[in-house]
Amino acid sequence: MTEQFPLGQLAQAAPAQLVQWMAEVQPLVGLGHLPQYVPELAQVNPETLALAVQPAQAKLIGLGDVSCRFSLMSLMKPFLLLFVLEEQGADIVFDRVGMLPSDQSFHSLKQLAADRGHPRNPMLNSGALSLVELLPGRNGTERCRVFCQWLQQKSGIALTVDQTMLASVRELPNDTNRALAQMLKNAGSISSMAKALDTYNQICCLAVTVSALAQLGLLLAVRQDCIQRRSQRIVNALMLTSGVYEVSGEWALRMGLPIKSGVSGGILAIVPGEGTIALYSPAIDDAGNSVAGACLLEKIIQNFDLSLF
Ligand SMILES: NC(=O)CC[C@H](N)C(=O)O
Repeated sequence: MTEQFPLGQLAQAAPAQLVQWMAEVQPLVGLGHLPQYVPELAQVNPETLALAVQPAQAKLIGLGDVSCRFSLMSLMKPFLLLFVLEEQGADIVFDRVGMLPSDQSFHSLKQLAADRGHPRNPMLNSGALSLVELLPGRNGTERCRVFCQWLQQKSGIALTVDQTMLASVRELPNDTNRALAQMLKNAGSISSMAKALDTYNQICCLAVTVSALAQLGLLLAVRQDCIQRRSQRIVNALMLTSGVYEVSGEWALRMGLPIKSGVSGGILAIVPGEGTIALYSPAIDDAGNSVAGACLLEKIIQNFDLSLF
């Protein structure tokens, strides 16, 4: 007899329940703001909501605006961390970045200054800017290609850079990320600012749908022959403690799952041993997390008792 997991039960109960919860959060869709520092992100339709539930043992369920493509932005960070843990090992990774939560925003200069140029954790922009230097390749394009090939080999999901988004990111240089890179360079944490920023930007602009994101998340959610258990544990722990920045502690209580968000409005929740939930709704709150996405995720977690604690 196959074991019945809660997320599998959810799959059976869907779509009726999920449709109902999506309708309940509809008044929140569009509440919040669109990031203005990337012109292309400022122009998306805020009135969208998409959900994908990927149980490990059953078919993916997609609801809402599932064909919407969005950039990973910070959702790339858990996968970047997984790559470098697998390819370089934890000692090298934690030589470059810390593992402590931060009560500051994802691009806080104050935090990096307080930490003397040693990023507090890999879920912050500073942490990712430091870790991209561990990707092999002579430039951002090569490093991004290596990263995509690795992800495809491990997950079967092929990602490509959204060139329009990348052009938009480059069009309006991000002074905060530049200042973070400068601080990292001054501290000897990175060797090339330009290469680190370019790699970071390209990987942030990898495009997904909620379904692709949910499928990618399985790399972290269930045992994989091709990925070490220890690497999965480290990434999940850091998502739980730091995945949604300064509100990670609050979300750990509310949601009780490893979760990562991105300023594009995507959210990925890992239900360890069972599967993943991915959401997309582009309007975000002050911490950079999708407003409607968070509310829908909380309803699903509570109603299906998916919290780990
Ligand atoms: N929180 C995020 O998604 C941040 C990623 C975004 N590319 C930035 O650098 O600001």
